[in-house]
Amino acid sequence: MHAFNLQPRTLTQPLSMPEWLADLAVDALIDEADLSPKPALVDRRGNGAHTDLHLGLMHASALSLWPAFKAMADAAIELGEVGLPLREAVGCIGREGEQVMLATTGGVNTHRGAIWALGLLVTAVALEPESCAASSIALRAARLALLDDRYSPRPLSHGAQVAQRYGARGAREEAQLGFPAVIQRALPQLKRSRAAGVAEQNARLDALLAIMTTLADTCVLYRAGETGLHTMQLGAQAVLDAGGSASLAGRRRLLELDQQLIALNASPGGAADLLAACLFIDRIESCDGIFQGAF
Ligand SMILES: CC(C)(COP(=O)(O)OP(=O)(O)OC[C@H]1O[C@@H](n2cnc3c(N)ncnc32)[C@H](O[C@H]2O[C@H](COP(=O)(O)OP(=O)(O)OP(=O)(O)O)[C@@H](O)[C@H]2O)[C@@H]1O)[C@@H](O)C(=O)NCCC(=O)NCCS
Ligand SMILES: Nc1ncnc2[nH]cnc12
Repeated sequence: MHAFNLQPRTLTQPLSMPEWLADLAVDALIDEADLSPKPALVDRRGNGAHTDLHLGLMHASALSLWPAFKAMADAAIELGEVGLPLREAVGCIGREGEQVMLATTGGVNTHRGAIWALGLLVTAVALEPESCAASSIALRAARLALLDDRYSPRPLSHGAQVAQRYGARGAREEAQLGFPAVIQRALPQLKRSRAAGVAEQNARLDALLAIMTTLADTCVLYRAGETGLHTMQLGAQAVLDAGGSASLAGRRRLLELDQQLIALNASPGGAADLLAACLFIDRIESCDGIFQGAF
């Protein structure tokens, strides 16, 4: 499973649904990485609070995950329903995807949370492509996430450590609750900002900020404790209150937040993954109808 094994394709060759979903998932990851200026995250300006990440690595990592997303959609079609066989198949593909990601990045964790979130969402769409309202996709993904994968190792991950220390809800719980940061925060903000006439890149930044206002981002907690988390949440709210990323006052607040988070070594990697999840669902919703009988 490797991105460089991808076959070139002619324009007349239609994509299968799993291929199309894998394309959308990888696109969402690349759009997230490119979006700038994101507070303390890797973007077109630089590496944010990271010493081991850069934009080229984020792109290579995203591309390396294409076969895993396609395989998850294939598994959904083959197994056909939310249940333990699908949960365990997707868990196995996700773990293999992580290994490919680590081989691609030389051992750096670029997209662990994104494999989890987007993997569940890709699977949920492939299961019932005719039922693609955001809330329906998130609900199916949550039902899958609630099933216990017997083969999933439970290492003392960064997320598990801060869950113990602060009682924080991490990536697993976010999915099991049906992605509230995406469904209740990011997507509504994305639509509000677009409706207000804000340019697309700023609408996406506003969606990221909306996630950051409430998310218990375990990356931030691990690196910068509760001080880091409060700085992220209050700072993101301050940008939105000042008029969002497209306003001059909002931009000033965004720059302040960027500097504060970098000073604290706090990187909102979980929020970035959920923005990619938001962009994926947004794209699926906007393609509603294309699915009907297309594959
Ligand atoms: C269920 C799993 C996601 C495992 O979760 P757990 O919390 O145990 O594990 P972590 O290793 O901590 O990974 C969770 C990643 O999820 C992102 N995240 C953080 N907070 C949230 C949140 N509240 N909601 C949603 N998502 C969140 C985050 O990913 C991003 O951060 C990565 C960098 O993180 P980290 O490794 O801590 O890196 P640094 O701080 O930079 O490390 P140092 O440099 O300091 O060493 C970045 O890559 C983003 O992706 C968390 O990292 C799941 O992974 C799992 O169970 N997998 C098993 C396979 C499976 O079942 N797959 C199913 C496929 S659908
Ligand atoms: N843009 C980004 N910068 C740092 N960590 C991330 N994890 C996911 N996207 C990221």
